[in-house]
Amino acid sequence: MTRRTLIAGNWKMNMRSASARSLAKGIVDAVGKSPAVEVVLCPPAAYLAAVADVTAGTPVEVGAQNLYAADDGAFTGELNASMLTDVGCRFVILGHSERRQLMGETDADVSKKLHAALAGNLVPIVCVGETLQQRETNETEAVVESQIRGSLEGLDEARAAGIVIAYEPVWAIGTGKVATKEQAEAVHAFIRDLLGKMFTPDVAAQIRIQYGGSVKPSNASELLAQPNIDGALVGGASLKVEDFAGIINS
Ligand SMILES: O=C[C@H](O)COP(=O)(O)O
Repeated sequence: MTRRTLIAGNWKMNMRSASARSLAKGIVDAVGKSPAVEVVLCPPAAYLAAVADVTAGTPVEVGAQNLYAADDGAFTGELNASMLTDVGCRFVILGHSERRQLMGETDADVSKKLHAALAGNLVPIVCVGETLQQRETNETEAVVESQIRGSLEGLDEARAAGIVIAYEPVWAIGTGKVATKEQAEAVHAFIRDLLGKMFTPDVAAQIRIQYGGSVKPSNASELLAQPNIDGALVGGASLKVEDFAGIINS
């Protein structure tokens, strides 16, 4: 089963309209017309339309960092899947550890968002990962399994193949402490095996599993060479054309 490598840049809460356009333009130029990998930019919601304007007609795609799982209505400050596709999104990041920790998002919340994303024709990138304390107490697999089972609650086989999982150990996010290729591959293989039990081995073989956490041009190629690592969800290094292009080309 060939899974196309997916490199996504999570800009988090950074950039302004001019710098967002300029970064997107730089990446579009660096990627060219037929990149070997799939490239997605996930700017803050305020700049989704501007970035989609720059990437229109190019292979670079756009993703949001969150959505609200409801149709139009009285939900002040929120954006639903239909609005995101309307401004050019194809992907949406769900359950990022920053949202789980800072906004109290639960697996049940992520599951609702997952179903809303799929119903709205968005590809969900579902984030999971353990804290340092959980790793040190050998809870990594139990935590990741619980997050995946909870976040994918109610997902059927037919739709499962189209989702993306991002394994992001919390201790590696923005810390410069990248998981070794062996540590990352071990968890990715565990996730693939788990997905095989939840769905079927054939479906599990189609699901892309990204690694995230201090990915840089210098460590991307060894991570991406692992059999179960199908891409990267990149934070800090997605904010500079040179760094992000270095990861894309690695
Ligand atoms: O979504 C991206 C991750 O949180 C990784 O961030 P980072 O590359 O800055 O460690």
